[in-house]
Amino acid sequence: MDIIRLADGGYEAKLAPLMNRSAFDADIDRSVAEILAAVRSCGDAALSEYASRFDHVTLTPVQFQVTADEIAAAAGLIDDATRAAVDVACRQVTVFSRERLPKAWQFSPRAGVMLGEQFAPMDRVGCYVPGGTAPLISTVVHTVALAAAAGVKDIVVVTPPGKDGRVNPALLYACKVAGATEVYRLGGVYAVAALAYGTATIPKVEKIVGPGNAYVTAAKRQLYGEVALDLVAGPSEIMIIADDSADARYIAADMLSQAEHGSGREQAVLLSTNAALLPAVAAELKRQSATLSRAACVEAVLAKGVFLIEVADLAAAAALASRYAPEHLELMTRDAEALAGRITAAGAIFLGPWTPEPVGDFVAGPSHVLPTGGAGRYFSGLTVEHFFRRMSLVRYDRAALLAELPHIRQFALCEGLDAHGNSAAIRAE
Ligand SMILES: NC(=O)c1ccc[n+]([C@@H]2O[C@H](COP(=O)([O-])OP(=O)(O)OC[C@H]3O[C@@H](n4cnc5c(N)ncnc54)[C@H](O)[C@@H]3O)[C@@H](O)[C@H]2O)c1
Ligand SMILES: N[C@H](CO)Cc1c[nH]c[nH+]1
Ligand SMILES: [Zn+2]
Repeated sequence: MDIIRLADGGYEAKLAPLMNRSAFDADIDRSVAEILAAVRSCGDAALSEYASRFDHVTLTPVQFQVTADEIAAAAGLIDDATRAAVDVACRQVTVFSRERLPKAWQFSPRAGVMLGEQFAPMDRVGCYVPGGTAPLISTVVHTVALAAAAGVKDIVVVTPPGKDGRVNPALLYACKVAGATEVYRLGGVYAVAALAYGTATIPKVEKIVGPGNAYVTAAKRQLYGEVALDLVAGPSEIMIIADDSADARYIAADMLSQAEHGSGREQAVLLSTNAALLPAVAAELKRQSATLSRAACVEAVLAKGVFLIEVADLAAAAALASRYAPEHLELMTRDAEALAGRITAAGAIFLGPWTPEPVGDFVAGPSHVLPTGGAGRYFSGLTVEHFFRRMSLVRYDRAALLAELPHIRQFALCEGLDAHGNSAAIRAE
């Protein structure tokens, strides 16, 4: 956990370990490709084999799907506080999604022409819910509730089973409340493959959404085109920009919140204009991490995924943050709103000292499925719009068609496509 002072020079070299966090890993890609090919050719038999190899459970195909009885019983297996947390998160995520439902629209840009768009929800989507190191109950809410708000008919959840072959009951309760229509106790690459290709027991989906570890993320990348996908949502990241108004205890706590996710590839980065804050945060990270139950996960990230950086000013911090494009960016500065306006790439921005990142993970409203590994420069987080098909609408009247006929003919001529030209010209006869 070195402290990096950019003012001392060697800017690019010092930032390399932070910036070079490409999602590509040749070994992972190779083993993922093998698993995908096996599921494609052997279907359910491959799923049973991989469930045993990676998740240490024996499952026959009839056991893949969690039964309706098991889902119904889940509510009785958890306490009131857990039910309330799931209910509140689901309500608040749904409110946010409904607020931004896409609506059909049209306008007339020139006489005799109407242009617009209409939307229709997808019919069948798959939501990947991580469960390798922790059952991510909230991820059910942050994927399924969006699909439900969009009006998707079949909402399929896949998630790794526990060692006893069961799915966490709170996660099942969340599936019911959020609106999942099928749940499969299958995880990792092989579950994503099943959703993409379909098997005898699991009908293929149109789109796969949701986060996962480096294997799940690589699988999604390789399946692009076979199925629609959302974004690269891999190992969690947090970056915090802090000035001398920030509290070292809060900063360390928030950095650890993402370090504990457990894949070992998480990152937590502090950019501060206040030199004194950096050693104070380093001490707090050590002190607080010792009290956490997932100390081993956190240790791995503290060893190579934590960066404490002194920056010259907030403008430099904003520029560096926008280049890094963190999944989560916290602004613990005096005028957080003004600083937010200078950020051009981040999955989600959390403003002020009373907005710790976990409010976004759990209850705030926008989905916590966000781009990682620098993908925030070209992807944005999951929204309800991801669950719609968008169709453009075009209508010309005769006069408008005749007015543009010369240009249509000219394009057809240039492209050597006579029939294109004729289809417009025939209407002028
Ligand atoms: N970016 C986001 O929006 C977001 C949201 C939530 C979680 N996350 C991240 O998701 C990740 C969840 O990871 P996880 O591991 O806990 O759960 P996971 O469900 O993503 O992965 C577990 C599965 O990985 C597979 N696997 C493990 N080792 C493998 C190997 N050697 N080869 C092939 N497959 C293998 C297994 O099938 C296992 O079931 C964390 O890194 C977390 O930070 C990201
Ligand atoms: N921080 C994760 C997104 O990177 C979401 C999550 C789920 N549960 C806890 N956290
Ligand atoms: Zn989290």
